[in-house]
Amino acid sequence: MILNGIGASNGFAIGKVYKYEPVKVQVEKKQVDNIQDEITKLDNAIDISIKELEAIRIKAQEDIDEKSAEIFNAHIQILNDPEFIGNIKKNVKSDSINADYAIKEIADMFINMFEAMDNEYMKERAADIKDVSQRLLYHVLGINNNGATPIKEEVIVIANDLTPSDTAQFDKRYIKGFVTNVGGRTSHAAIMARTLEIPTVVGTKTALLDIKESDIIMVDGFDGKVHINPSNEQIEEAKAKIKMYKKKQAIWAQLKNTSTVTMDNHYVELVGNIGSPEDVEGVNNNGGEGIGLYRTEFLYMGRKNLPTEEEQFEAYKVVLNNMGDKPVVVRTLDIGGDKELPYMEMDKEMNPFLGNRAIRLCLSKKDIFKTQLRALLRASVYGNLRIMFPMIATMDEFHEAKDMLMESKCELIKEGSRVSDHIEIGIMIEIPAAAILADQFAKEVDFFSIGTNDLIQYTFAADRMNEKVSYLYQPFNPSLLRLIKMVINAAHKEGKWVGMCGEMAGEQLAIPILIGLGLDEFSMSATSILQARHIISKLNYNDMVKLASEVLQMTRDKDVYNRICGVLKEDV
Ligand SMILES: C=C(OP(=O)(O)O)C(=O)O
Ligand SMILES: [Mg+2]
Repeated sequence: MILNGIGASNGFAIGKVYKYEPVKVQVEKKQVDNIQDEITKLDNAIDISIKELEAIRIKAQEDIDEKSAEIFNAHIQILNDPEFIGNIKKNVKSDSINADYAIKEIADMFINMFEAMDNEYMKERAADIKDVSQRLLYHVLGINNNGATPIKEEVIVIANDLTPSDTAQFDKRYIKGFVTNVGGRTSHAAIMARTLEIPTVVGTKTALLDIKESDIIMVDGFDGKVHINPSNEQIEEAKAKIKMYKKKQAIWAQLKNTSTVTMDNHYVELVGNIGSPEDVEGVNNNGGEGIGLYRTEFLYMGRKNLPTEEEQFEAYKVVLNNMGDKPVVVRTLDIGGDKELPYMEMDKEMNPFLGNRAIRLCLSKKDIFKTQLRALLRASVYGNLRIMFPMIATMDEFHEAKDMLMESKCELIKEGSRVSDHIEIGIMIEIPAAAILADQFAKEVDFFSIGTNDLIQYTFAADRMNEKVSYLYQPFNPSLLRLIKMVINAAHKEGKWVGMCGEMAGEQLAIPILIGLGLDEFSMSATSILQARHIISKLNYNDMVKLASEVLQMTRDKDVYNRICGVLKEDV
């Protein structure tokens, strides 16, 4: 059986299935009449959990190694620990409260205590208690959940959806592929999968239903297909495709240290998108000429509290240092939409992508924004920093953000800190209002970077996370191309440069049009850079200018798409 979805990260993976189906548990404090009932529930849950852990331990010993099996022994020990369990029981009895609340109370106390210790071993113990208490909670509440089982062997993860925090929490050593029911190519989990080079298919609609735990599956991240129990023939076909892809990669690799020019010497800048300082290596290894988008929000995820100014300063400094004098566009915090922070109170919104997101949230939580701006300014002396504000819709928002930046700069200088005088300040163009007013914005900013993931969702009013409307993700639609053209013309008129950091910039078929429209900078996943450079090296700029003006007059995305297919030669 073959499931069709959207190829979100290139590559093939064959392997066992891990169904990730976390159940969100809400624990509330309740007064109970029958304390003994709660104690019995707790004792039963401990018994079941220990039995489960024994089984996992034996499996880990057989399938993986002794060291992995040890982890589950540690978990069993926690469930036998008189201090841990004794305290839970004590709270149930003394406060006449429900067992689930007491578990959470005591687990949180131990977790916080261990996490605060400056000792890796103790921090791991906090993670163990988190896992065990989650397992215990599920059993006390009678919830059947396997999302709590940590992954300890190589698997392909199947999920309904993956949030960026889900994706971040997996141990990458064991993840061979991702398959989801929902989501599109531009969901943040898909973007993270590309950065991690993990083959991924999203939007299959029925993967969780159709794939069984006992199946072996093959993920084709190129064509967006998932083969359930593939035949030998299908596996051979995949191997041939991988071989072909590797050959192409070897050709592209020859361009690693060259600049990005068309056949007739039109130069553009090819840079990478990153989500963390660790991703810089990938950009450098793939011949990136800089960073065109550092999504700083990932610095705020996978933790319990906001990163301090010092922590942020260190992260930005590492990125700038490792890029030498190459430009680094750091985007200020873009939280909201599909990116939540568990520790930050955010109101439930009907339309989170249209809600309090990115610059809107930063301007409403000024202390958080200020901390980031100060950290960025302090780091600016370590490299070639460009600061970019996301989701700008109005000139007032830009002014307010820039004023705060300038105010922070003055403060820092007064405090005796050094700040670079050569920081370019730009905005993302991802809201149609800003694209339409680009001529005015161009007078005030140093650069634009077009965020097509959002610009497309807002132009077509189509949620980028919803596969039912994914047909409206139309980067080739002349309406979008005209918007892009408007932005580029407006910027060039004021002598400013325009980049693109949405996924469209790295799509092979979009590149010829974008060259023809006059885009100056292309920012993409590190793994797409060399292929893009190869494509550009085969194009003639003047021909692309003609091609772009031709497609701007077309009516449908399909017409443009078909026209472009004829332009790209087989060898790219
Ligand atoms: C690059 C973009 O920002 P993000 O994907 O992080 O929303 C975009 O919207 O195109
Ligand atoms: Mg965006």
